[in-house]
Amino acid sequence: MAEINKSYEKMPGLGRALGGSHQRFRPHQKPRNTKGTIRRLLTMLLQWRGTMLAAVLLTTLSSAVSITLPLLIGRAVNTFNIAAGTVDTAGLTTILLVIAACYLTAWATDTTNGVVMAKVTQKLVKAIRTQLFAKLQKIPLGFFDTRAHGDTMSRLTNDVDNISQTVSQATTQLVSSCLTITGTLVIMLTLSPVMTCVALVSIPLFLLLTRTISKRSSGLFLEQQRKLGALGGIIEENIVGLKMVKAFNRQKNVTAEFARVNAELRSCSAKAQTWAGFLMPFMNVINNLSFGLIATAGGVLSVRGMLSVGLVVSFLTYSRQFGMPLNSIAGMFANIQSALAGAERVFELLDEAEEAADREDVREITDVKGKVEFKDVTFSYIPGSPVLKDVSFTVNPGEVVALVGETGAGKTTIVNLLTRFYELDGGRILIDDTDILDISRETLRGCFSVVLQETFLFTGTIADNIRYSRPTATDEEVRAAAGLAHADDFISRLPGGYETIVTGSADNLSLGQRQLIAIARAILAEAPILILDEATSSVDTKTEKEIQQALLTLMKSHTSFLIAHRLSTIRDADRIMVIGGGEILESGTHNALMANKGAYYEMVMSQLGMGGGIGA
Ligand SMILES: Nc1ncnc2c1ncn2[C@@H]1O[C@H](COP(=O)(O)OP(=O)(O)OP(=O)(O)O)[C@@H](O)[C@H]1O
Repeated sequence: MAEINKSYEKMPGLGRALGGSHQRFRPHQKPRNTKGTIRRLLTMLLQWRGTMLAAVLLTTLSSAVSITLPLLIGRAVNTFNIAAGTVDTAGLTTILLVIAACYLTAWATDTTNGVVMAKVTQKLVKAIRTQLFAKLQKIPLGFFDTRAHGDTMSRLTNDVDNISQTVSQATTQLVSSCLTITGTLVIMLTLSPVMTCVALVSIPLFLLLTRTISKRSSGLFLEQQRKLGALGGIIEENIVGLKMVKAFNRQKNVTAEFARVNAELRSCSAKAQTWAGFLMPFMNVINNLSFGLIATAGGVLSVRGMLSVGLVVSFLTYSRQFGMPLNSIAGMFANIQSALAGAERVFELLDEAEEAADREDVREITDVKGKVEFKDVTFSYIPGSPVLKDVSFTVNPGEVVALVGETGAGKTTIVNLLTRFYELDGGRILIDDTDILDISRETLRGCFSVVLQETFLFTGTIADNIRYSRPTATDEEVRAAAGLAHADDFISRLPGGYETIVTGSADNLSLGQRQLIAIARAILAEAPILILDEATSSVDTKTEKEIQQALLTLMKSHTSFLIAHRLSTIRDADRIMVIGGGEILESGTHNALMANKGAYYEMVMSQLGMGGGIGA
């Protein structure tokens, strides 16, 4: 278990393996690409170029005001003639009014800018979330086999939040810093090129420092976001698997595991923050040293009569102003890095390969009869380990075919391929003589009423869950479907009836009841091919038989695939196919296969031995 726990981050989907699903190990380490990430964020922001332009103009105005203010303050001081003991009152008043107007303008522009940027940022975040969610719908199912849902959720929540918190602040700040630096530099050069060179001595130091620190901390921030994702995975899996945790008394272990990843998160967050935090104090030291250097150089130059004392003082003020934006960038450094790490994880998900698009000449198939043909189908989840090898069979419209075989034989895989949840390695699958690759995915999936092994109910009412397969169905149709699925009785007895709210885990219903709702949902779909994958495994045998009878009558003119371990439930199928070793071992009616005394006979006998009551 310790080994299992340690692999949460390496194989984030492991929790599902504990629940019985099958996983593929695919670590998703990618080189960090800060420049590319910034470029992509900016490209996205440029969707709102008009608003961004307004924000830049407002920032320019605000920066211009802040660059001008020291000059005005200097002028205000000059209205005092200290030697003569006089004040130019009119001049002072004008300048003070202009200064007040400048402050007012700065306030108005900054406030408006804040509002504008908040709107753009939220639009950006909404766009990213929408793209991410849409992407989730297009990513092949195999992607989710290898990742913890918590990590994917963390990308949609924590990472996106991280971007939103920083983008609005940082973009304005960066633009304003660039403008202030440029403006101040121009004024400084005008005042004294020599002194400007002295002031710029600190810049290479600043760049070196930022580069060194960013090299250290950016990796740590990415790690921090990954650990946050891993922690999300643990939380999600432990909530879903809470009963297992309690049943096997693993509370201490999972708490210890949580504490371990939490401690790792704390450690790398602390390291990342510490490294990022070094920048600000270092910057202060560099700025103060630079200030001292400017003062010394200015003093020397003024003693030699090359510069007036007043100019040195102005210069010192501007050199402070020059350092300020650098300091503010240093102050935001940690946030920016953390947001970039989040953005990188978001883009990583957005860049995941999507399900192969439908071919251009795909067809919409209507009026499906239900003929299903597998022709030399080969498939593997993991390259090199084929699950199905050259499997061929034909099922005629209206035929009821049962797929049986040992656990892990490949029965569900046949369903997965038929519904095109996964793509074939070789061979073809045809429905009504048309290759499924030539059928649009939407109409293809509309061909099936599927009840999968893992019943999933969405948060909502029972009626909504049944109606999920056909949203336009009336209440009567929903009830009729529930009636056929033998679900109407228990639903009607619930205090809330069809309006009872169920959740994803639907713990307020028994497993069998959930299966009945799923069957009602499949019946309501009224699709031409019915697939029941262990659909009634949690229902009592009597009800199971009744449901099957009802379904088979309903589906009389259509094709049905039944997968069941309880062989008693499939003996009336038109054909039973035994899957094993990636192949179809035998195929025929119950009686024919029993007479054959092959794999099916063995299975029946072993179930009889266990009291399966199949009635050979
Ligand atoms: N998503 C997956 N990734 C990797 N391997 C998988 C995946 N799903 C199934 N497999 C593997 O493919 C094989 C066939 O699995 P499948 O689910 O089709 O078996 P099954 O016959 O339906 O079993 P069961 O009776 O337990 O439902 C198994 O060996 C399984 O480990």
